[in-house]
Amino acid sequence: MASPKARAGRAAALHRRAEATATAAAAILDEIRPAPADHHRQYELAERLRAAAALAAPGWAGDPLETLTPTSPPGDGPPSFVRVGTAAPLDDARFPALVPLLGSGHLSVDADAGDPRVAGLLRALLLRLFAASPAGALLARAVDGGLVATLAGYAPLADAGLLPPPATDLTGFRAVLAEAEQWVAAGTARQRGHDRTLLLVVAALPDGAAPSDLDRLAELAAQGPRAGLHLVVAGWPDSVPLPQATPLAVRTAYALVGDPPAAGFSGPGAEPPGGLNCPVFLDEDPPEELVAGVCRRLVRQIEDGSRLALTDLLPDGELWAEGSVDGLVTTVGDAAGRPVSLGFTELTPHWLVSGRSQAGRSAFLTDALFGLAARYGPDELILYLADLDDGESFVEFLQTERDRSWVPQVRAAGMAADREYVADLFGELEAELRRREEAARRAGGQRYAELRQHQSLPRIVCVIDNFPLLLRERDRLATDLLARLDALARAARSYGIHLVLAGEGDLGIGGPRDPLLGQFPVRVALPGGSAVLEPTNDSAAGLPVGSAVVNTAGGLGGPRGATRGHERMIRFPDPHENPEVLADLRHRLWSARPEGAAPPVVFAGFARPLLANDPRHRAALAGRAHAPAALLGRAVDVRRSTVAVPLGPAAGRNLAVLGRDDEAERLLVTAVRSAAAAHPGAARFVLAPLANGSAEPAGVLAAELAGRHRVETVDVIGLRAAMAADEPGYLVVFGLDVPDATELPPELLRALLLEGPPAGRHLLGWWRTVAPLAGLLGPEGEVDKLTAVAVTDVPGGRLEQLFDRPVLWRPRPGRAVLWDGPGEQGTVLVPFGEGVTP
Ligand SMILES: Nc1ncnc2c1ncn2[C@@H]1O[C@H](COP(=O)(O)OP(=O)(O)OP(=O)(O)O)[C@@H](O)[C@H]1O
Repeated sequence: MASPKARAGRAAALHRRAEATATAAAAILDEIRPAPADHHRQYELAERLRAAAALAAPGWAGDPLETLTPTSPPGDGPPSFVRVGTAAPLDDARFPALVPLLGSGHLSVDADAGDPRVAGLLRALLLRLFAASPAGALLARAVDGGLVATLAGYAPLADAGLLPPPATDLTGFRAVLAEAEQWVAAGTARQRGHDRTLLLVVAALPDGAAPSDLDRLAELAAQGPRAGLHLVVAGWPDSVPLPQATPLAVRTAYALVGDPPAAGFSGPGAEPPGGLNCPVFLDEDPPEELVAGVCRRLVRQIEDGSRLALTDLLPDGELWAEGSVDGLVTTVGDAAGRPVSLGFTELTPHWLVSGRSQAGRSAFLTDALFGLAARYGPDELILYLADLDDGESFVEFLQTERDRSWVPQVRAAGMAADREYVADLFGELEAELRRREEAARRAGGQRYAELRQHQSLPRIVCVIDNFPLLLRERDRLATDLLARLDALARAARSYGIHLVLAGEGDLGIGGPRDPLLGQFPVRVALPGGSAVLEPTNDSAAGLPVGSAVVNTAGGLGGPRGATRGHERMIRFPDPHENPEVLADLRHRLWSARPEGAAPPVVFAGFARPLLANDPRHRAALAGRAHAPAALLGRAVDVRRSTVAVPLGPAAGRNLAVLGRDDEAERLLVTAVRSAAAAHPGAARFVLAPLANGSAEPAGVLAAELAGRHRVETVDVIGLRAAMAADEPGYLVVFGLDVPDATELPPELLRALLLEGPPAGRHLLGWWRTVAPLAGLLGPEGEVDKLTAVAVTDVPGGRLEQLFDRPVLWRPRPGRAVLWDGPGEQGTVLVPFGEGVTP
């Protein structure tokens, strides 16, 4: 989609080039005077004319057709001269007979396509002109009132819009005339004319064509060339010359080419009839395969050329030239050659985007987000991106191993995100909303636009793809999330916070009357995405990939066929078609980032964090630990917080890991490892590997800690002794549920949990079943008074005896949950994976 300015510029350049070629060729032709009597000169002349023709009409325009194939390249623009046949002043002195046509005049033929030679000539001419012009630079209209379909071989060009089916009757003929007249009017009015050339081919006039119709043709011939209209009229009566046309007269065995409009063949002042005074053998019918091959190439090139590119959606000028006070707007696609904009304002605050899998949903979102990121700098726009489906998403916005650049507006991204990630994301947005509401209140009830005059408050766009996965389980978490979404969507619109929910079907947010839907006036229906439109609105039915219906009235339809101001059918580019363009744009955005900008915080649900890479652990290893703590993993949250259990000198600062799986055992090991790193100076570690199979991990741990700490490995008797002693340190127990351990006096354990920490003694223990841990609770319950609890594969239902309240926890691989503190909801985390500690 080149801009009109660029197209006009290109047209002007082509026009200048055509003019230059015509002048050069005319000069050569001028030099040449036929001298029929002298054979020797005839040969020489033919030779020179052959050379001139090769210059004036190279390739498709003038070479013999048998030397051309569908892959022979076109020229830079429509050719100025075209071959009509072979001139033969003598049997063996021949040269191509050229006529000036595109860019200068017309061709008239005195017989119509009922004469097979004329039909062949027209087919050859059309082939040459189309094949010599870059795809799309030449358009044609045809009139064929004869009995045979002269141009049937060119039918494939109809779909590409290059040559519609010829008009065969009077009505069609007149419609073509009207269209050509319009073309001339438009082309003449716009000083510089069209950037494309229109060729009108009349193979045979239809029955009933009146003199007034011929007058219209003559008028078109007179006015056309200035507007890029050229005519080839077969069956034009001899009597009146067609203005600005080279006449061609068909005789029995050959044809005669008359003088072209501006320059006579016979030179100035020559006697009539003038013209090329030798017979011309008209070009023969081109082979069908050649016509078919060229048509196929043109159609393919037109299709490729009409494909949009991401660059078509980007602003022409500088990056970040827009301000977002009044809203965000970007080009999301193209409707009938016009860019279509879509944005976020208070009236159109949130979007729903729906499409079946592989319908181009991520393509659409990527287009829109890059469009925004190119227009609005990080002071104007912040992006949060989340995708609940498995797999890598949004990678084009983020740092990768190989490419460390990122899109600076992106604050955080979550791929393969858990529902808890989205819950936390809502929390971030709610907190920001409260900050903005508070700022507005403090400023005496100012609105967002007013607040922006003295505060930096970028608009925030939060995208959640595969949103239905959030609601797949209709449990308390889902209900809670929906309620928060509703409140957020309502309030956030006035404070520059915008939501884009994307996914399949109706996205799971209720029927058409759900009030939540009312908060999302912008609906984008991709293929299979009709469910976000009103049930009676079928405008998205049968959409091909790469297109979408964009509706800004909550999916409302309208009368069929009527123009709908609130709805457009758009095409959008596949941003991944050209990965270099995407990478280049990311680099440009990244290079423009403000000093000190931090890369997006990325949560990848499928990845395991490593203790060795954890910032808090690294700080501890570097001797900068804030306080002793056991680290368990990274929270499923937007900031990727390290999940830590502080082990300070207060009652209950212990850790109970609860679970049957290896994950639970690993959690204990990492907790101990990190606590050891965070402990100031040397500490005492008593390891009690009571559970089957725990001797080995305990042994590895002991060896690792021994470098800096005092480590003892004990059995249950040694453990009991250590519990009873007053010496500060960490008691690490693998399997507090084994029969031996359950015989330890519960009061002793309780006392340790309560009174140990203030005296520097902490228990880090692993239980595989709930009951022995629950057995330590006093009559009032309150497990949080005794210990923090990290759980892996024990479902919420079984934890109620421990927490004495309903607990929401559905175990899943690679996740654990920590309760630390009274009334805690539980923090879901990704436990640290196996990794080498530096
Ligand atoms: N504008 C477009 N024109 C043509 N093809 C496109 C266009 N956009 C995307 N595609 C192609 O469609 C396929 C699906 O695109 P995309 O990954 O964006 O879909 P999706 O709906 O996000 O799929 P899923 O949700 O299953 O991951 C890709 O192969 C992509 O190349």
